[in-house]
Amino acid sequence: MFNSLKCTKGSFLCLRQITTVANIDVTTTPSKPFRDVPGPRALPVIGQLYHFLPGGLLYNLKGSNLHNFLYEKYGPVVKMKGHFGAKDSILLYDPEVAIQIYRSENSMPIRTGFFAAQHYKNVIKKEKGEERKYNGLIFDHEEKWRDIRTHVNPVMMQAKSLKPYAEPLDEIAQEAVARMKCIRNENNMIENDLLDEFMSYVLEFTGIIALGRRFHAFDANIREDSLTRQLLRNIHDFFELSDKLDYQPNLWRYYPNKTFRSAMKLLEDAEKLNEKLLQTAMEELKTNPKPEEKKGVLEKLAEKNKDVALAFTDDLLFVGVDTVANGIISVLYLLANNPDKQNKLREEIMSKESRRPYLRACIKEAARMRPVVFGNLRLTTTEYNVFDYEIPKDTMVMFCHEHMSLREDQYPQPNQFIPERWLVDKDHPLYHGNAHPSAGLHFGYGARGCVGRKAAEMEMEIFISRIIESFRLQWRGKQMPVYQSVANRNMGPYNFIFNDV
Ligand code: HEM
Repeated sequence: MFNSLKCTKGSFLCLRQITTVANIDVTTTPSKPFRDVPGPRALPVIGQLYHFLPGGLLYNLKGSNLHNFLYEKYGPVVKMKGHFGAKDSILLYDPEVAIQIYRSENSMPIRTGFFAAQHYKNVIKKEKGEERKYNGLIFDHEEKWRDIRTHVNPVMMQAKSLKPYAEPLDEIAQEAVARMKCIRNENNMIENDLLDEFMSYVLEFTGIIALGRRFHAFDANIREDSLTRQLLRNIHDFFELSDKLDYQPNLWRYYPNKTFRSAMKLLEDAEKLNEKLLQTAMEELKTNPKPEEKKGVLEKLAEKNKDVALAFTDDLLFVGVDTVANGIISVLYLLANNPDKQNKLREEIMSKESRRPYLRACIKEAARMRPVVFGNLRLTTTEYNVFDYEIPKDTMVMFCHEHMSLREDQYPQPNQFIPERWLVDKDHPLYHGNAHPSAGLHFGYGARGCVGRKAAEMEMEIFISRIIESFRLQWRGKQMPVYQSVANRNMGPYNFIFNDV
């Protein structure tokens, strides 16, 4: 039985039709096998790697440029062969087919990724007899994932559960701005690595939401061997090692090389540290009980189910800090390069109105242009007929939302920062609702969508408001590059000028 997702004309060249008329016909069997899905030619073991060498088809193509090339050359469905033991994957550039697959997945969709970390949690720990009941939302699947999600959704996905944190977060934002003023040089630029700097502010936000406590992450006197510094190092190293092992070609599936061993050590240390963090918080809570509204989400979870709380500590720290810090930098960068939009936003913030639609529109527009993650992954739980090609069950499909949301057929003037498109009426040519609803799913989709979305949006809104109220941002020099990996990373030099308002 196949889920058939195809253009009625049966050709992937009729793109406009594909995005509007693709349909599901579960009775149709595809006429073309998986091996015929178009994509760069592959060799045994090394897959398509040789195309990236000098003179190769994909040489020097990275990030968006690579995806533009693949889409133009092969169409909306492209096969990439796995190298060095990794699975083959499908890149999908069609929003209608994407939504059809998302919707056809069962009630427990599987999102793969973080393969080396999954290996540590599910293989190495099992061999040592140290397996935990739960590993976390980003590592667990099926029933285990559902158990955690059932507990976590009510504390993370409802705006009212997060509301009590707004005031303490705003205090942190004001302290962060004060620090930014202090560390500016004579040209009003910040010479520290801005991503690291912002990660320390976001860790502070996370401390409040997770445990109702401060980590003092940007306290000038904090010691290098402190728990806070170790947490920051772990978050940083987790992404760096995941990039090397999961994103770059690496032979770890054949033998445990040095990078792999470092990653396993990092995961072991991080688990111990996170466990200690939660343990200490729970002991403090016993001796000094807090009112419900002052408790962090981990404390609330731990009172109901300690195993879930422990697993979610890893989630919060591994994917809740770097993502928000990168998201904030993207918004600031686009505002610095669009002073008229920045002024308009400042007017809204200075008006002290509690509703800030323009701020929200700026954040959405930045997510469209410079999303924190390039796309969403699923391991299919059934087989599909996609444009008449067979896509078997257990295939890795990457829904390339960054590419979709930067396409002219979805958002007119896609490379212009136009927050207004999120605010104008239906009859306006820039109206965002003219794009396919799945073109810009930058927080994912459905049951497996980002559980931290509300927290992330709250942190971003509060911090960006304080920054725009305090600084007139400028950008000097070349564009800020993005490094595409397990998550997108804004790369330095961070040539912001933070002039006082
Ligand atoms: C701007 C910030 C963020 C962005 C753009 C973002 C984006 C995403 C995306 C695209 C996914 C995959 C969704 C899917 O596969 O359908 C995801 C999953 C997840 N995110 Fe976020 N995220 C952000 C911040 C956060 C924060 C602050 C937290 C923690 C509080 C968090 C925790 C998670 C978790 C635990 C998952 C896995 C959910 C599951 O599998 O059930 N994220 N996020």
